Amino acid sequence: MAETWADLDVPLSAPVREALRELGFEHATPVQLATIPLFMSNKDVVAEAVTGSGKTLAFVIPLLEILLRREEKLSKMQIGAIIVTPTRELAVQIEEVLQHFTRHTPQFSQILLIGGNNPLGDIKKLQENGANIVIATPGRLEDLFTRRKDGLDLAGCARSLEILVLDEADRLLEMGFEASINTILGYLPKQRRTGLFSATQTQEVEELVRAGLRNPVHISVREKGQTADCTRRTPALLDNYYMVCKAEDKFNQLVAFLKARQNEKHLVFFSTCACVEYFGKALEEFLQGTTVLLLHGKMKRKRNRTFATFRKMTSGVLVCTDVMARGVDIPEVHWVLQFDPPSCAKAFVHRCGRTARIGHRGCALLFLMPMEDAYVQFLANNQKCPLQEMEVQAEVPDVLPRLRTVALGDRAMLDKSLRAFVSFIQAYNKHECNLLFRIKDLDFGGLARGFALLRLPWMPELRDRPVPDFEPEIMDLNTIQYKDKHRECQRQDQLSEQARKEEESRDNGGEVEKKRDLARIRRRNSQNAVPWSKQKRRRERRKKRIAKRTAEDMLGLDGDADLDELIRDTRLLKRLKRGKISREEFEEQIEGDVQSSKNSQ
Ligand SMILES: Nc1ncnc2c1ncn2[C@@H]1O[C@H](COP(=O)(O)OP(=O)(O)OP(=O)(O)O)[C@@H](O)[C@H]1O
Repeated sequence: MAETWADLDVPLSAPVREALRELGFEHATPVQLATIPLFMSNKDVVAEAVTGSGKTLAFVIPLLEILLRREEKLSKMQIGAIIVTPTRELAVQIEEVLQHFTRHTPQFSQILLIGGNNPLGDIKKLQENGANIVIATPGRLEDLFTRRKDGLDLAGCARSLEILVLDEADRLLEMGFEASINTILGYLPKQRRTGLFSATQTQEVEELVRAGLRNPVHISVREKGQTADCTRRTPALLDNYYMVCKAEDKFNQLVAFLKARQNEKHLVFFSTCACVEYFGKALEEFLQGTTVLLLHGKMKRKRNRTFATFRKMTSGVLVCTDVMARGVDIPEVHWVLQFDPPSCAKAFVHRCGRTARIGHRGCALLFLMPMEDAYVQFLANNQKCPLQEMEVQAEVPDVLPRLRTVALGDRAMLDKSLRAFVSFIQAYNKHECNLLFRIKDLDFGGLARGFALLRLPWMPELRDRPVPDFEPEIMDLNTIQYKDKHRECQRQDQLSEQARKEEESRDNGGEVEKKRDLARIRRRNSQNAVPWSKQKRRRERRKKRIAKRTAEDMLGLDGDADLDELIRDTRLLKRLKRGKISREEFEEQIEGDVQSSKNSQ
């Protein structure tokens, strides 16, 4: 019989029990049963349990119980607890879960400190309302701790801190967040309880020590039905598949797969933001009648709204990057599709874990190219993630010609396809398992066809690499216009400016040629007037001037007397060539210039 909250070794307070009743959570999950008593009894905990197993309440409940049990009540400006999590979406989600509880504990105020809005707004809120419980992303929290001006002393507020929670701790302790986390930890009192939570927990002792844990209790909750020796890192109710298909077939397979399941809800992971932008737009084209949403880390305003919208949908597709891989709790995701393998094996576990949560069934499918199939064994060994093979779908329609037509009709799609391809190759190069995912093994022609490219992009990885089996469009791609009239006008202006500059540089090239003519004319005319040594010095001076001028031209600096001289000489030569002035007049004026430039030196 599943354990009820009353079976916990420690009694829960009335407000917490009331909140659980409202949520309809009659039973505690295993990780909650294991963690809550320990965290409440002054222990530092390192908790690991599969995705979707209730880790959020495993720290929210003890956090509140500890604050409720304080002898000295927290004043408005005293921070009693801080929860740090890697992404805004996760912080928003945790704040919402916490609100279910703090509406029953009005004595505690909470605040969300995340990027994407003006930090001065956060400072104002903190100064006016204070905060007893902070939910934050690392960058913004670090910023607010380190700010001295603006009259905020967050470190002072945190002197009363009792609990620090690092959610998705292994991610927070990885490179990329290390500096922010170290800075934040430097501002916190050592006397506190610290809890680390993740489905792929760090076991590195030095990382635990760095996070300030003193003899922590390790909690590792295995999936039901798994014998002790056979650990499994994904939920028991997750059916996990992989499909091996050629680079040029992957998108066709994805479209056919989604078309066959349009009344369900799916997440589709890509490796880069540019791929999300491109293939997300492409899926909109082919999945008529299905809502396709895009979400990635480079989005500014729409990110929160898109996340909130998708959570409420009962069917549709969210095309995303790994910003959605960890922690986000989206009800009823039927399939998690990984169009590209993640950059690291742990991300694989988290991506799959967006489905099959808290006792629901779910399915995941990883697309692999033939030369990537060793990844299946790697996942089984390294991440304890056994995968079943799914055959490629037979006779799927080839949508790539239509995708190329979309790019032929809108330059924005052409740009997206090239950016997506370049970003994919660059991301591929940085894969953690670079022994399994090697650039040199990539079928560039098949990939280019699979991206429905009209031409190959200019990029270093292709510089000395022929791609004979890719047929570029045999048209001038410059004739492809943006559908967006404003953008097309801008492009036309840039093209005209570019043409003018090319004309000018051709003239300038002619200028240098003309200049040489001038020098020859001068030398001939003044052959006996200037001794050879002087001629040589003049040549040296002229070389230096042209070299200096070229540098300034390259630097785009305004011209100086020499440049003016070159321009004047050019004009004179043009007038000579057009017969506007005689050779004598020309040479007089040129000589005059030489004379005047000599005077000015
Ligand atoms: N005791 C419970 N009874 C029923 N449902 C619960 C219980 N605890 C949590 N849940 C629900 O289970 C879902 C998953 O919870 P949560 O997001 O905390 O999982 P998690 O372990 O943090 O997952 P991840 O590793 O992906 O972050 C949520 O929808 C949550 O509301």
